[in-house]
Amino acid sequence: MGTESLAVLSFVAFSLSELRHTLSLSLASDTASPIALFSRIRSAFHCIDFGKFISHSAMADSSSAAVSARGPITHVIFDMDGLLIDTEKFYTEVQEIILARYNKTFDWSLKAKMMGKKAIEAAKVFVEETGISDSLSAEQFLVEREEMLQKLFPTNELMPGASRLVKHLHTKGVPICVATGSHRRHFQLKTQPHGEVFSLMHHIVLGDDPEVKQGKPAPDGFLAAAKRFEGGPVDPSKILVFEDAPSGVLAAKNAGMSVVMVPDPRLDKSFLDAADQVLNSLLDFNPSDWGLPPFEDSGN
Ligand SMILES: O=P(O)(O)OC[C@H](O)CO
Ligand SMILES: [Mg+2]
Repeated sequence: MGTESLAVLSFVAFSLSELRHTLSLSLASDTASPIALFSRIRSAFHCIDFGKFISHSAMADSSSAAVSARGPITHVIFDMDGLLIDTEKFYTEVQEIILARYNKTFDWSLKAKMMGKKAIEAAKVFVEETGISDSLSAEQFLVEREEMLQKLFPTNELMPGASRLVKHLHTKGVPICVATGSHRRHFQLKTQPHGEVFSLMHHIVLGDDPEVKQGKPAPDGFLAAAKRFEGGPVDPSKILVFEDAPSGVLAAKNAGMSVVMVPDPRLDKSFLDAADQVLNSLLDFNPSDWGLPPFEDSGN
């Protein structure tokens, strides 16, 4: 039997046992009404991490063999917007407001093309794809959205599992940093409430860094980040990137790095194929999959 078939079989066996375990826990907890029962069965199915299948397929020779082929991982780079903090929703909100003025609607196929990019690159996509470039230039669009964004950014929250993962890697001595498309002024507004988490980063590479000539999907930001680690440049094959955006996943692959994608569920599934592993949440990350020190807590 080929390694692909074994991977499929192990995924099915794993998923069934995970489903049975979750259901038995749910059903044992109290007497359930039919509606509650249905909802528990639905959540039990939801607990199956289909990302693990992608991961298992990509790592069909078993994760330890794959880890040794890949590195193992010694350094980690985090994307910021939509991965560590929930700021992507603010861009969506503001862009919906602006497009409504032109009687147009903002959708996730356009969102997918914009997210992760430098502001001016995303702005050009916005005005061109929506057909409003004759009325609103990319530069004017950036000015129009700025006041709204400045009010919203400082109210952002950390994504589930972000603080736990960053603190864990830092405690275990794994060098970590951020590489974001955000420029300095926005970075400062966004990170105001999260000084503790961001202070653990060895360094931060911003979208307006002179070394970042082109934004994601170009590899510039991730390669600059690899250079600035202690003793850098670090071999890209030893670096694991966490990303939420299609452009960011491609940037990591273009830099020769491994990438775990934590996508918004509204993103088209075709964008997940380029990632090495896809997770529903940072809370689902298993450091051992990548040869990194395991968590010592249960994650709750
Ligand atoms: O996802 P990031 O951190 O690269 O940020 C990119 C933009 O600022 C928002 O899409
Ligand atoms: Mg992002």
